[in-house]
Amino acid sequence: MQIDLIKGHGSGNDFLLIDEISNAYSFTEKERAELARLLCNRNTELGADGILFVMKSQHADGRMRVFNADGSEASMCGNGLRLVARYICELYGLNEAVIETMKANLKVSKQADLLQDIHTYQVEISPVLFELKTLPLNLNQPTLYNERIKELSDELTFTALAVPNPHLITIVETEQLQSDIQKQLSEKVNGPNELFPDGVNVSFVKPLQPGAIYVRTFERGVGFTNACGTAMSASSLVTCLLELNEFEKTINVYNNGGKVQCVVHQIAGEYKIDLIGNATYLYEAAVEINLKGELFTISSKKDLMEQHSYEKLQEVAQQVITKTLKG
Ligand SMILES: N[C@@H](CCC[C@H](N)C(=O)O)C(=O)O
Repeated sequence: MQIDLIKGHGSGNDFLLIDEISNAYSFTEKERAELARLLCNRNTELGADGILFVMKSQHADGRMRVFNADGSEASMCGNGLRLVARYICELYGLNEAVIETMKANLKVSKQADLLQDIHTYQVEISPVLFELKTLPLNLNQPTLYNERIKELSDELTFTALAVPNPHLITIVETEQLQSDIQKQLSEKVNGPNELFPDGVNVSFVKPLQPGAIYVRTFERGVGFTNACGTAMSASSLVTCLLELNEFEKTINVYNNGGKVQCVVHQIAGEYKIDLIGNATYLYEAAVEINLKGELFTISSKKDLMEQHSYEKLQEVAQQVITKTLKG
């Protein structure tokens, strides 16, 4: 089969976007998973954290399905949704749209460029669920809010929430970021284990100053990524609940791929988060794929010349991270 795709990123969390609206592809479920494993493999010429399938929707302007690099399907993807938001808005000439995701129809909108020539989009992160059965997390209690999990660590305290993909968040000191605790703990909860039978995205969060945090995430189905949009949103909410940040105020969220902004809303006892950041295209490519042989070749590739503008934001973000984390 031949597929046209766009490679893009949100905060360096990179995806292959496949348009099933304008192209008459018809993938089976098995093929979607196989495509993700084959094309996202970092040892190939493409490589990515996941695939975004952009589809028609009966109820919204478009629909997103996201597959992790290991072929598993995720219910949500914040950085990926910004890319899909851009794609749908540009396809139909819109400034705002509604995108159907696995568990919710979410509002997205075009925003002023974060920095010159950086395409910027805001996406809604909701619903937010704290019931452990929604992740699922098998503990004998209904929720987990800033508490220890004895099987995981004697020193760290965790909050568990689904937005609606599952997240485990802990606030840490610089030394804990520098140690390999996050890797060990994340591999444990993402391998065969009784606590998190479906795995979980694990974020270490370091408050930098009021209104600014650093987040590093080990993503379920991928491993460490430059950034995870839903994780940064969930982390922002947790810092508001812990009174390290304020509801309704912009939080700058630094990550290894750059920076995004989050605003956490509390409306009638429910939470929702605005995630604002780049939607940068790297290149478009046509790919000839032999799924049975687990092979593909790239028949054409065109650089979309957007990364240079993004690198300026990345430089500034790196300076902040280096100054505040490394002293
Ligand atoms: N990077 C994404 C989240 C992708 C899905 C995640 N790995 C999962 O399995 O839940 C984001 O930006 O939110």
